[in-house]
Amino acid sequence: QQNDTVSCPLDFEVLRRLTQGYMSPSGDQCQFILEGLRLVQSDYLKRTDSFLPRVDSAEACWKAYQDLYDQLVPGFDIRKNCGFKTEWISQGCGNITSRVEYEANNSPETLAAVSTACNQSLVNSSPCATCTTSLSSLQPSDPINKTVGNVSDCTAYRSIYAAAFANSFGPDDKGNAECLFSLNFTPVKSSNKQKKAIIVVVVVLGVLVLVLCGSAAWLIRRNKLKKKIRQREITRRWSDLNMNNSALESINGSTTLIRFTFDDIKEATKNFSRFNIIGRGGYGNVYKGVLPDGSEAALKRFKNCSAAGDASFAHEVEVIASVRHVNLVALRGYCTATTNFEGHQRIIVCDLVKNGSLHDHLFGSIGTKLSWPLTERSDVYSFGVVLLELLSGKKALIIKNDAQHTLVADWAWGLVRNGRALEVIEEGLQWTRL
Ligand SMILES: Nc1ncnc2c1ncn2[C@@H]1O[C@H](COP(=O)(O)OP(=O)(O)OP(=O)(O)O)[C@@H](O)[C@H]1O
Repeated sequence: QQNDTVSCPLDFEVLRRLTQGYMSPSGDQCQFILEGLRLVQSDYLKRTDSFLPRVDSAEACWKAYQDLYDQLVPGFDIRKNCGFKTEWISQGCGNITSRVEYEANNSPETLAAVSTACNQSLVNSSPCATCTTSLSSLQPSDPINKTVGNVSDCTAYRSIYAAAFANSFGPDDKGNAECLFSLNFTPVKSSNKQKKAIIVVVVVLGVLVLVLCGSAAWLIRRNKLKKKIRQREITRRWSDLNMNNSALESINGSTTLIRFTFDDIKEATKNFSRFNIIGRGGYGNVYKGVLPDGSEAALKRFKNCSAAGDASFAHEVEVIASVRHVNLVALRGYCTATTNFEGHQRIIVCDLVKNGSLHDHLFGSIGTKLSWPLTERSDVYSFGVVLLELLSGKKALIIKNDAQHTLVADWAWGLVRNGRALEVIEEGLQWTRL
């Protein structure tokens, strides 16, 4: 009976249009498929006044439905999975196959009441309830010759009829589909929109992050490049300065000053450890350090200096280095450098004075007081000698006739020991002179 060459008269496009923009059916898929088929049958009824396609088109109709359903839920064999027999698509409510046959079972009043109740938008639950209630009066109500699982029966004819003729919106109206065929579509328009929005947001964010990362990388590279160029410029200027500056040449040539590298200085001071700080002056900290040759030194690091002042610094260093005195701390070397992180550096390296400063001794920070106030080498001694010279009218070194020398201090001390202290004072000395 079934003939593959007979095309299906049902228009599944109606269902396709309805499901377009909606998610695949949720819940019982077989129920959805059955109700979808009834909706398509309703469209067929409306167009042809006939409820059912001919049985020889049944195979073609299932194939058409399968093709449509594959687009919704790929790989779901509707007949196999739901147990629908091919011929059921052409079997209906007993012998009723047309509109005329169906309406013949109902009074015009009943049909009019159904039209009144159902000819409105059935989107909302209240009109839907009014419509479906009125449908319950349509005959025949009981399945006649109904096969279990059949795709069509008398009860289903009510909705098929109502969507086709009672409601002017037609079977492809969403309200009718939901109310009369219980087709619950999960709208994907919004969820698709959400997905699209999410995708757009993710893409935009991704692009933004990429752009930001790219910009950051570019900025970092540019800054590094700038620093490099600056560094090169400073190095160039410094070497120009070295080449042109006679002062520095003289330092290198005439003194034994060592020009330390910044790494030498950092190593000597344990990277300017605060534990190595031995003093603080107006121009910066003084660090104790061990030089590459193993000797201890004091390193004075000038703060807030720039390469611009290096020339005058070089002069000062030269001057200081040229002045050597037993009571002056010897300058051993210096360092000028520009680093990326520390900026321009200027350090002078001196002998380390281990016993503390005069200030420390005078004001007790060392703990021991000066132990040498009256020695021959002190200024106090010198002052005493001058005083003796004034009192005695003799020179510090008394030269006798036999060319022997006597110190005025020894001479005076001899007289004092013999109880003749007053003889130290020059005869005729007026007290006013004192
Ligand atoms: N060669 C050194 N040996 C030991 N300690 C030193 C040496 N040079 C300086 N110090 C210590 O560091 C402190 C500060 O020294 P600095 O020469 O900077 O002092 P300042 O002359 O008072 O200050 P500034 O000259 O910077 O105005 C000194 O008071 C001293 O305690």
